[in-house]
Amino acid sequence: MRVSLLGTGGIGGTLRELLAAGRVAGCVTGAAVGSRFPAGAVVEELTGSGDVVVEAAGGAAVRAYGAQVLAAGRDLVVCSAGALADDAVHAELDAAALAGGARWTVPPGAIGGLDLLAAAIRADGAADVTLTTVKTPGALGVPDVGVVFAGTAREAALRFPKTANVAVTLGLATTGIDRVRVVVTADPAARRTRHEITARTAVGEYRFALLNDTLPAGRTSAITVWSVVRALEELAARGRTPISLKKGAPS
Ligand SMILES: NC(=O)C1=CN([C@@H]2O[C@H](COP(=O)(O)OP(=O)(O)OC[C@H]3O[C@@H](n4cnc5c(N)ncnc54)[C@H](O)[C@@H]3O)[C@@H](O)[C@H]2O)C=CC1
Ligand SMILES: O=C([O-])CC(=O)C(=O)O
Repeated sequence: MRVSLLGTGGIGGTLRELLAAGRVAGCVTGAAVGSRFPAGAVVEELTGSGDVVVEAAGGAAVRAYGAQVLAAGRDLVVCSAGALADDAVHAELDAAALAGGARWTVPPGAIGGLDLLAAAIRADGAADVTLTTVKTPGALGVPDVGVVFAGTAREAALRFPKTANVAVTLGLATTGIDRVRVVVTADPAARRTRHEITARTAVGEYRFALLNDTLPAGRTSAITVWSVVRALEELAARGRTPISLKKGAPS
């Protein structure tokens, strides 16, 4: 499967290296489009040599190119999940995917536990789900220290478009972006990005604490790259699990 990259910064640039080194099973390098590429030629470049496009360029790029990529019949992996806080964008991607016979997906990115939570909320759609994020003030782009935001996942995406993608991802995977609560704290001493997910559901209480190293620029959790790698390997395997199970493990 040929993988084209929209955005060649922290995530896209690292993916480009991994693809070139053959570290993404079933995938090879397609096109790579950075911010200086002529806007009118972006979609053709991405789709001309890619079976799947990884968007790692920001919400504006999702809005500008996401639907066109899908309508051209290419699968799309969306890193900038915050763009989906706009319901119109979400609906546009769905419609384009249908028209183009393509698939789009949001990888878990910098968080995890979504499989379990998505299962649990089927027992009780009214579950309480909260995400607490701790980053440095620099990573958040705020001058303050302490709690700098409390609200819904949709509101978090508006307030922190570059750092609240996980809030929207959690909302989409569980009770919705208007029901998942988000608290963001700025801590100058934070050496890692901390995301803590708590959920009270009809079938149990869950707590996931994620302590992520960041990419060198200091904002994006490094695990996000590997989450995209896993999403690509699953797309490449077309439904066959790319995870090799130990002999005797349930399949
Ligand atoms: N889903 C998740 O868990 C996470 C998502 N993200 C999001 O993923 C995206 C990428 O993150 P990073 O690589 O860390 O950001 P980055 O800022 O390091 O790289 C983004 C790159 O995209 C380029 N770009 C911007 N607009 C473009 C356009 N129209 N066409 C082509 N290139 C364009 C920029 O010049 C930059 O090189 C961001 O939106 C970020 O907020 C980041 C962390 C976690
Ligand atoms: O990288 C992270 O830890 C999360 C992040 O920035 C985002 O959700 O946008």
